Amino acid sequence: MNSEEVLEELLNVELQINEVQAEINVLLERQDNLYQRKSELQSLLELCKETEDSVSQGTGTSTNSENWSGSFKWDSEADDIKLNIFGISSYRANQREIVNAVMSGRDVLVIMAAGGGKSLCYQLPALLYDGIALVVSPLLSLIQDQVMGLAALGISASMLTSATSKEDEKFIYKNLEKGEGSMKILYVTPEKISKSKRFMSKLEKCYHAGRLSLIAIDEAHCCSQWGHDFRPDYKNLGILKTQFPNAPVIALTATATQRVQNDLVEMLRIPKYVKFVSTVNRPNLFYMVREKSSVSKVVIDQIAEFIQESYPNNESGIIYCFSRKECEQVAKELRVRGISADHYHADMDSVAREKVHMRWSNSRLQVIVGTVAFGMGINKPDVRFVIHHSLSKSMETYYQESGRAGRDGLPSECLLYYRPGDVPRQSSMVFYENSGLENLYGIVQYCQSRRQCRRSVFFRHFAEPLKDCNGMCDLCAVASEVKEVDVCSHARVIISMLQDVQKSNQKMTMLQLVDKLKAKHNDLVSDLRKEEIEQLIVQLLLDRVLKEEFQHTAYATNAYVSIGPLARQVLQGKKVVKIEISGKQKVTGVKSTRKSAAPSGLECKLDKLRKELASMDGGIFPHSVLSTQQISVLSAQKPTSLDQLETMIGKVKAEKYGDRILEEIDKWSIGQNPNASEEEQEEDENRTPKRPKTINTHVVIESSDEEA
Ligand SMILES: Nc1ncnc2c1ncn2[C@@H]1O[C@H](COP(=O)(O)OP(=O)(O)OP(=O)(O)O)[C@@H](O)[C@H]1O
Ligand SMILES: [Mg+2]
Repeated sequence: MNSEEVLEELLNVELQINEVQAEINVLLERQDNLYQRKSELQSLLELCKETEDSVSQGTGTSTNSENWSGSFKWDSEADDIKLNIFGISSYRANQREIVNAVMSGRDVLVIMAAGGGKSLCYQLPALLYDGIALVVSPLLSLIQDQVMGLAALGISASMLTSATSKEDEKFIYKNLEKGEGSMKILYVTPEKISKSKRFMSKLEKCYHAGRLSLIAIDEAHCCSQWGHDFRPDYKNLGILKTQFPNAPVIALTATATQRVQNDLVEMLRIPKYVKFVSTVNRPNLFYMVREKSSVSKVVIDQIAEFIQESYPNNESGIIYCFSRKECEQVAKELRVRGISADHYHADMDSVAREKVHMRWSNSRLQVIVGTVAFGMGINKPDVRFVIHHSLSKSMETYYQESGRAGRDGLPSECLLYYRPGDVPRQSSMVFYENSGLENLYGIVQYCQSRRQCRRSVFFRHFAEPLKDCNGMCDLCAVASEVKEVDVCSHARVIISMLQDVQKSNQKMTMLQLVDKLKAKHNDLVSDLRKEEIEQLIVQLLLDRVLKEEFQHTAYATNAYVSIGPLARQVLQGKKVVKIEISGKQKVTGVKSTRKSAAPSGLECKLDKLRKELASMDGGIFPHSVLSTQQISVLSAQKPTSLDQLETMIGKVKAEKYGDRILEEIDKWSIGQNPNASEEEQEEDENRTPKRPKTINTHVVIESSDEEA
C-alpha cells in the first residue's frame, strides 16, 4: 500500500467511525427515551391497578389513601361560597377533594387539563381561610385577567408586579405587614419572590403573624426545564416552603409528564405532597387532521369556509401559524374573505399586541391568528375552534395549544392542517433542542395515522389508561377505507439513491428526493400521488430508516434526508415498512351536515346583554358577567324571580345583574308569545325542551365528569 492508499483508507475508516458514533448517539437518545417511557409505564401500571381496585375517584385519581371526598367542617361554607360568590353550581372532578386537602393543611400537586377549573381549587380555600393567599403566576396578562375576574365577583384581590403603582404597593404592604385592609388574594410574578427582598420581608411578617393562609403556584410546570415553558425564576420558588413551612402549597399545572412532576415537587420542596391527577381527556373537544394543500390560497379558502359554515355567529377562534409573516398573511386573507381576524406575534410592540388580545377577549374580534407567542396568557373560556395552519412542534405543545378551545366545557373543535412537506420546515427549527426531533416526530405520527383514534395518542403520550373517544375525532367519527401499502421496495430504491448521493458528497432535501424519484423511478411511484411519496419519506424518517441532517446557510437552516440507522435492516429484508393511505370516506352514524346548532334567540339576547353589562362594569370581560354555560341554563330554564336566578348564577351575580337579566328574559318571553296569558306562558315554559348541545356533526355528552 502506498501512502495515498493508506490515507484514503484512513479517511474512509474515520468516516465510518463518525457514522457509527452518530448511530450510537441516536440509539443512546432512544435508550434514554425508552427508560423514561418505562418509568411512565410503571406508574401507569400502578394507576391501572388502582383503577381496577376501584379506588379511583370520578375521572381523576388521588394518589393517596386518605378520603378527601368525606365530610369536613367547612363543607356548608364552601358550598355557599362556591354557588353564591363564584356562581358555580356543582364541582368538577377532583375540585372538592383538592379544596379539602388544602383546607386540611396539606401540600398538594394538581394536574388537571386546561380549562378543568384549577383556579377554584385555590381561590375557594383562599376565601375559606382567614388571612391572605399568595398566588404565583408567570404572566402579567394572566394575573390581570384573574384579578379583574375576582373583582367582578366582589373578591378583594391584588397584584404585585413590575406594573404596580407605588400607591397600590403601599396598600398591599400594609395588608401584609399589619393585617390592615381586606385583601384576600395576592398575585405575584415569580420574579418578586426571587428578586424583591422587601417583598419577602413583608411576607415573612405576614406569615409570622399567622396571616399567610396558603401559597398557590399556578402553571407549576414552569419550574421544570422538561416542561414547555421553563421560567428560570420558578426554580427559586422552593424558598417559599423553607421560609413558610406551615402554609400549605398548592402547585397546579395542566401538563402531566412524570418527569415534569418529579422535577417540580423537588424544586418546590414538597416531598409529602398529595397528588390529584385528573384525566388529560377533554371530552368536549373534537380533534381532526386535514390534508393541507401545497397551494396556500386553497388552504385559506378551506379555513374561511370552515369558519363561515360552522361558526357564523362570530364564535371565537384561534389559528396558529408557523411564522410571523404567515400570521399576517393568513389574517389578511381571512379579512378579504369577510372574517374578522387579526394577527399576533412577537415582532409587534406590546401595546399593539395587547390591543388585539383585548379586542378578541371582548369578542369584538372573531379570530386571532398567532404564532406560539400567543400562549399561556389566554384565559378566554369560550374559544370554539383552534386551527393549526401548520404543525406544532410536539404532542405536548399541540395538546396545550389545541386545549385553548372549549375551556368552558362546551363543544369545540381542534383542526390541524398537515402536509408532510411541512416537516422539514419544522424540524430545522427544533433539531437542536433537547429531544426536539423525537418530540416533533410524535406529532407527525399523530398526523400520518389514518386508523388510530386521535385521542388515544394523547392518552399514550401522557401515560394514561385509554378511554372511549365517543366519536369525538375524525378517525372515530368517519370510517374511511384505509389501505396499508407495503413500501419496502420503494424504501430500498430510496436508500440506494441516497447512498449514491452520499458517495458523491452531495446532499438532498426531501423535495429534491421526491422529484428525483418521480423522474428516475416513475414506474415504481406512479401509483402514489406526490403527497403520498412525501408521506412515505416521512414514514421512513419516523421508522429510522432515514434520518434528517441539518446545515446552516447564511439565511436559514436546511434539512436534508440521509440514510438512517435501520436502513440496513430494510436492505436485508429484516424490516417491513408500510404506509397507510386513505381511500373514500364513509360517514358512519353521524349526520354529514356541518352546521353548528345556532344559539336560540334568547341566548343571543343574553349574549348581547352580558357584553353591555361588562362594558358598564368597568370593561370587565363579558364571560365574567355570565358564562356561556350559564346563558344556556338561563335560556333553557327561563327564571322569573331573583330567587330562582340565584340558584343558577349565585347571589353576587344575581344581586349585581339580576334585574337586567330577568327583564331581558321577560321581554323575550312576551315577544315570543304576545297573546298568551301568564298561566299559558308558564305552561309553555315547562314544555320548552332544553336545547341539545350539538357540535357540527355529533351529539355531545355534556360534562360527563361533573359531580352531582
Ligand atoms: N365546577 C365548575 N363548574 C362550571 N364551570 C367551572 C367550574 N370550575 C371552573 N369553571 C369554569 O371553567 C373555566 C376554566 O377554569 P380555570 O380558568 O380555573 O381553568 P384552568 O384549569 O386554570 O385552565 P388553564 O390550564 O387553561 O389555566 C372558567 O371559566 C371557570 O369559571
Ligand atoms: Mg389556570
